[in-house]
Amino acid sequence: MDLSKTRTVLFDLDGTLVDSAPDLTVAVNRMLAERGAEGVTLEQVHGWVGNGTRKLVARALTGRDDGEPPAAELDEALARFLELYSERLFVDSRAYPGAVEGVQALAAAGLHLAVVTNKPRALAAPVIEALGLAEAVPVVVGGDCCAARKPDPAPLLGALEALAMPRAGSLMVGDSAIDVATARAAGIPVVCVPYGYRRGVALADLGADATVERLTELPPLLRVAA
Ligand SMILES: O=C(O)COP(=O)(O)O
Ligand SMILES: [Mg+2]
Repeated sequence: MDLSKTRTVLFDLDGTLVDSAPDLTVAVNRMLAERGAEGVTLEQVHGWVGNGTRKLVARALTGRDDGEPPAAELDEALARFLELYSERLFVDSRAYPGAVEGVQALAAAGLHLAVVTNKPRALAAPVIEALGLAEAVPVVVGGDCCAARKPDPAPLLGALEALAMPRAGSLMVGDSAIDVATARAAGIPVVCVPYGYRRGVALADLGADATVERLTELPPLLRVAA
C-alpha cells in the first residue's frame, strides 16, 4: 500500500505509544483491595485494556472478559478506580522504544497528529503530556468525547474534524483489532505495532495494511524525511 500521501496520523494510546498496564494494574488492585476482592495480574490487565476504562473495571471485578457486574457496583468501583489511577498515571508506565521519537519526527516533518484512545480524555491528556508529546499531538479524543467509542468511527472522524483535515491522506496507527476495525469503519488505512495489547489476536490476523516494529519506522514508510 502506498502511504506516501499521508498528511495526518491518528495514534492509539495504550499499547501503541505507552505501556500503561503497570499503573492500570496498581490502580485496579488498590480498588479491588478496598472492596476486599482478590487482586489481578499484569498479564490479565494486558488482556483487558482497549475497550475503555469501564470495560476494564467490569473485567477486573468479574475476572472475565465478558463479565457484567451489577451497574451500581460497577459505577462505584469505576469512580474509585478513576480516582486511584489519576493519582498515579505515569509512575511505572513507559513509552515504547521509538514511540516518542517516531511521533516527534512526523510532527517535525509537518504532519498533522492526533491521539484517538478509548481512555477518558482527562486521563489521556496528562499521559501525553508526561510523554513530552503535548505539542506534537495537539488533538486528543478520548473514549468519553463522542457518542460512541472505537471501533465506532466517530472518535476518529472527530479527531480529523478537530485537525481540520480530510479523511483522504489520513492513517490510523494502533495495536489492536479495535483500531483496525475503527480505521476500516472510517475508510482509512491502518498500520499496527506488534508489541501492544492484542488480546489474543495474532499480529497477522489483525488485517492491518502494514506493520512496524517501532514507530521510528513510520517516517520512511510514509516517505517522510526524519
Ligand atoms: O481501553 C482503554 O482505556 C484505552 O485503550 P486505547 O488507548 O488502546 O484505545
Ligand atoms: Mg490500544
